[in-house]
Amino acid sequence: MPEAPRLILASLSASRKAMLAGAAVPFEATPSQVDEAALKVGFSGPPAALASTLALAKAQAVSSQQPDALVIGGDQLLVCGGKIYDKPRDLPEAATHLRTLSGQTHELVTAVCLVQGGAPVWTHVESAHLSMRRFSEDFLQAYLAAEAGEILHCVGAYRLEGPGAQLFTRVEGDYFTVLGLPLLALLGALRERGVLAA
Ligand SMILES: Nc1nc2c(ncn2[C@@H]2O[C@H](COP(=O)(O)OP(=O)(O)OP(=O)(O)O)[C@@H](O)[C@H]2O)c(=O)[nH]1
Repeated sequence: MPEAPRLILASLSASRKAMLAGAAVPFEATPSQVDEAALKVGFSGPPAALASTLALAKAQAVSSQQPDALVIGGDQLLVCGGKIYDKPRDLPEAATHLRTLSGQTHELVTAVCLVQGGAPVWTHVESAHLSMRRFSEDFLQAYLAAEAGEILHCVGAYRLEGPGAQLFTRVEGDYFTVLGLPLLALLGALRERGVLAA
């Protein structure tokens, strides 16, 4: 049985690292340094295609430096009312995002891929749909104060596994996909490639 390749996560995401570590997946993490904003400019395809493109770009950037490794790329977009939202730049923008999302159902489009030798060997996209309740301004201010250090890293300005759960009335889709990685599909792909035991 040939030795399994080194596994590298091309991501800064604390949530993605925590999910892989929690699932006892042996991996290293390396940021990709990809300019996501530049890749988003002028992109005209559907959100799933954009998320896959960004995930692949991140993984290929790391794979070009580590061609023998198996590199995981991930990306997540939030879509609401036909508009794609980026991670909030600051707390006022997080407040604006949350006020816009309240009372609506938004979609999280989460892509993951595997790249080796610079070439994509597997890609997968999953969506989740989250229904956010209408909340008071007092609640919002208390939530932002409590989560100030955490939510600017999250595309929806919430952590579902934390106080963000208080924002929602319903979540449809895979929990891991919400947190930023379609973990169960990825684990299956890793088993198929001998990285994890079948
Ligand atoms: N902890 C947590 N993180 C979330 C949640 N929803 C979205 N995220 C994170 O929001 C981020 C989406 O932004 P991306 O651009 O895909 O990834 P990133 O954090 O910039 O990291 P890179 O892969 O280095 O680009 C990811 O880190 C997700 O893990 C959640 O409910 N909980």
